[in-house]
Amino acid sequence: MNSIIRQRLFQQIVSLAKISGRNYYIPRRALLYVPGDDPKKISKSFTLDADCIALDCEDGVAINRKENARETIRSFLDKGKPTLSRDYDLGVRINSLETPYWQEDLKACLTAKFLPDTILVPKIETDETVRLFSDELGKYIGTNQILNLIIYIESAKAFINLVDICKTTESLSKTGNFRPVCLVFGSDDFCANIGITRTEDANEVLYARQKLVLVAKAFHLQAIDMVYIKYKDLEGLKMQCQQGMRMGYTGKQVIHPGQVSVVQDAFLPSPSQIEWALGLLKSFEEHQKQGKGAFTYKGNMIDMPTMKQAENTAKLARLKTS
Ligand SMILES: CC(C)(COP(=O)(O)OP(=O)(O)OC[C@H]1O[C@@H](n2cnc3c(N)ncnc32)[C@H](O)[C@@H]1OP(=O)(O)O)[C@@H](O)C(=O)NCCC(=O)NCCSC(=O)C[C@](C)(O)C(=O)O
Ligand SMILES: [Mg+2]
Repeated sequence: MNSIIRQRLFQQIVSLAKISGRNYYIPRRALLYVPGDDPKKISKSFTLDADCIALDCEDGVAINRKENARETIRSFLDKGKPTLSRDYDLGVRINSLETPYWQEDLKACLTAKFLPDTILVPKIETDETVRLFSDELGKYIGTNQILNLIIYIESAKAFINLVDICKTTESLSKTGNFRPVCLVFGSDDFCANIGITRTEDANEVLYARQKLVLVAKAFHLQAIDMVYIKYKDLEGLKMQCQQGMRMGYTGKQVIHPGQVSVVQDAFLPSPSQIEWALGLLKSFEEHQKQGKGAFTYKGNMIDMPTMKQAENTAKLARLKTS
């Protein structure tokens, strides 16, 4: 089955998932960074069919361009989210809460005429940071508005505090105006933080990379894998995608247009997984209409964990609001 057919089946699953009215995920396979001070790259990002676009105020932007980045992003948001051939996630990565820039970044994007879908917060190290972020967000966003939150884990301290960070985030989100959707492994900063020398097979970050997935899944979050910085090496990228996918990652950060389709293709479920999930979701719909909760599919009794597996197959995660 070629990738176009797989992509089409994948979209069908996502649509079916939405029709069912349950809390299904939408995919975030490639998370593309676009330097916020570069209008040309921002315009181009909307032509690339990426699941997720992150307009960056942080490390993709030079210190002396921070103000320029937030103003450029704001002027794009003022025009409204461009409508593309399919839904996608438009986010803004603000600067770390340890810097003097983050409040201005947040203000610029939250007072724009149209809000982004998602705020990406880098270098979160303690649950106190999440509280601080939540309080600041509350100054601009009403309780009837919900933004997605993507959390970056990029240091030893962050990994030690990871469970507390997730617990506090989950708890604050119940009354706050954000919804946590992903954990991101910031491997570049992590390596710098603990003094790692990087290698091609990434064994040196194995523990951290696995821990991030484990905790993400425990809190029903998507897990977004490390950046592959040799952006011209697409074979190497594909292999690292497959490695991450086998670990349970649901997507990967990308920095260049050439990486988008390689990553999005690699994070598609296999043809047999797609067909299984598609059939199961259809069967679920039919049984729901007949008022039957439990049912049999391909000889197996279907329970909720199996339904969740079908949802996961649809690769994953923006909670459907309604
Ligand atoms: C590597 C660079 C400098 C090469 O940029 P280039 O212009 O030399 O590349 P190119 O091959 O000549 O570009 C071809 C075309 O693609 C465009 N283009 C190129 N890149 C993008 C992009 N990202 N988004 C949208 N468009 C892009 C570029 O403008 C050009 O357009 P054109 O053909 O129309 O003239 C460039 O790709 C770039 O700036 N990428 C983003 C880098 C970045 O954001 N880094 C920070 C994120 S990673 C990170 O923070 C770490 C992490 C997670 O925190 C942690 O692990 O700790
Ligand atoms: Mg980083």
